[in-house]
Amino acid sequence: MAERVIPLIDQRSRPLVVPRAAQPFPAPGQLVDSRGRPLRDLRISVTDRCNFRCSYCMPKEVFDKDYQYLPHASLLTFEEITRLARLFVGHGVGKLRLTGGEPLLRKGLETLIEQLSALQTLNGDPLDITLTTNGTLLGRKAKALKAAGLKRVTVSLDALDDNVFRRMNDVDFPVADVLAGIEAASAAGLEQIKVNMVVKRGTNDHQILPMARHFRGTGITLRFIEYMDVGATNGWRMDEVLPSAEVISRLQPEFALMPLEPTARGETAERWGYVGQDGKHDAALGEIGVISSVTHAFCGDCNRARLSTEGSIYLCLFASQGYDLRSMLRGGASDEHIREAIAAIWQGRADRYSELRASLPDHSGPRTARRVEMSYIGG
Ligand SMILES: Nc1nc2c(ncn2[C@@H]2O[C@H](COP(=O)(O)OP(=O)(O)OP(=O)(O)O)[C@@H](O)[C@H]2O)c(=O)[nH]1
Ligand SMILES: C[S@@+](CC[C@H](N)C(=O)[O-])C[C@H]1O[C@@H](n2cnc3c(N)ncnc32)[C@H](O)[C@@H]1O
Ligand code: SF4
Ligand code: SF4
Repeated sequence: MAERVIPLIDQRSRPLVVPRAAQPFPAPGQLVDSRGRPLRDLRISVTDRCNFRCSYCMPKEVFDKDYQYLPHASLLTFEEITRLARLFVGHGVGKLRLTGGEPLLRKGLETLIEQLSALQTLNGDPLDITLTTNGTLLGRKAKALKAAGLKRVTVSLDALDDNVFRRMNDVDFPVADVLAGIEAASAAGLEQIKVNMVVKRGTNDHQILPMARHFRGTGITLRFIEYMDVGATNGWRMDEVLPSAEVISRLQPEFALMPLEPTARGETAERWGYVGQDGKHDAALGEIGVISSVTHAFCGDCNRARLSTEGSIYLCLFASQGYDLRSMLRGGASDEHIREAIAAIWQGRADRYSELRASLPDHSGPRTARRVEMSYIGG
């Protein structure tokens, strides 16, 4: 098996060695960008609103003072989202992720999921419809979401301790209620539940082990995300990034872990399995993931486009500009015309922000115009 070694920023940590995916990339006939990357994944921001104020995403000082939420009329309607999603699926997209902002704040989201579930992929495989949420409304909505056709869910949770949670998310909400939301998702039959934990050195990194202990053996995959410099407001500093290699080296003394094969090209997380008594991966104990956008950029495999709340397409999480499809929709453009526009936009794509950042000595990121906020284009 071919292997790649993750370069380290923090030399105190051990190198990670993870297997390389074997699947062909791209498939023959697939729409590709200027770097040969296929379009597979569409992330749809259904609202720019959120009931949290995570310090790394929508810091209160900025979002409660300066930011104007979008007026309802400028949001894409469910019919407009579904029409665009159908055209993207026609270009080879097989995965739709609903996100935001907090997607469960968008009224009637189940109706959108029902409409999206009726779409047919090019190769006849079922469309993978998934959702990223902070979990606060999941307890109430999980059953209806599943019934509407949602397949999977990812819940963000940065700590088990209420005080640490408040420091990360700047909200008074009990962790127990997010955990209850996760349980409701599981009871409703949502599959492959994942938990995303953004790690900020000095704020919640001491929660890495308690989180791993909590989710080990539950069937839920916990993923540690390196804190990123997305948007223009979160005051990102490299010294608050805890490299994934260090996450693994903090877990290793307590848990034996082994690298696992990726399930698909373009996967953001590197997978690590808990090792059982026989020295092999014990599926009952499950796995964890690390998402190393800062210390090990994965732009080379990036197959994701983002549809903003207002209907613009963004080609990178760190983009400053999008391509306005809403005016085409509302201006009466035909499907064929929009399909061609999407193809031209994707074919011209050359983005690789995280790779460029990694090549700069201070990891300060390439100088660009003001970057769009993550809540607007969807995380
Ligand atoms: N730099 C960068 N980070 C990303 C990108 N996509 C996702 N991420 C980060 O990875 C996190 C996890 O994304 P998810 O949507 O939960 O995971 P995923 O790997 O895309 O989806 P599945 O594995 O299919 O569940 C996001 O919240 C971001 O922080 C990307 O294209 N670029
Ligand atoms: C923008 S949120 C939108 C969905 C939903 N509100 C939630 O929090 O799950 C999507 C994901 O982006 C992640 N995220 C936001 N800001 C980030 C940052 N600066 N670095 C890394 N991940 C970030 C969040 O932790 C979350 O898992
Ligand atoms: S990460 Fe999600 S929950 Fe936190 S502020 Fe951003 S959109 Fe809201
Ligand atoms: S930085 Fe941009 S190009 Fe690189 S993986 Fe993230 S979204 Fe894709």
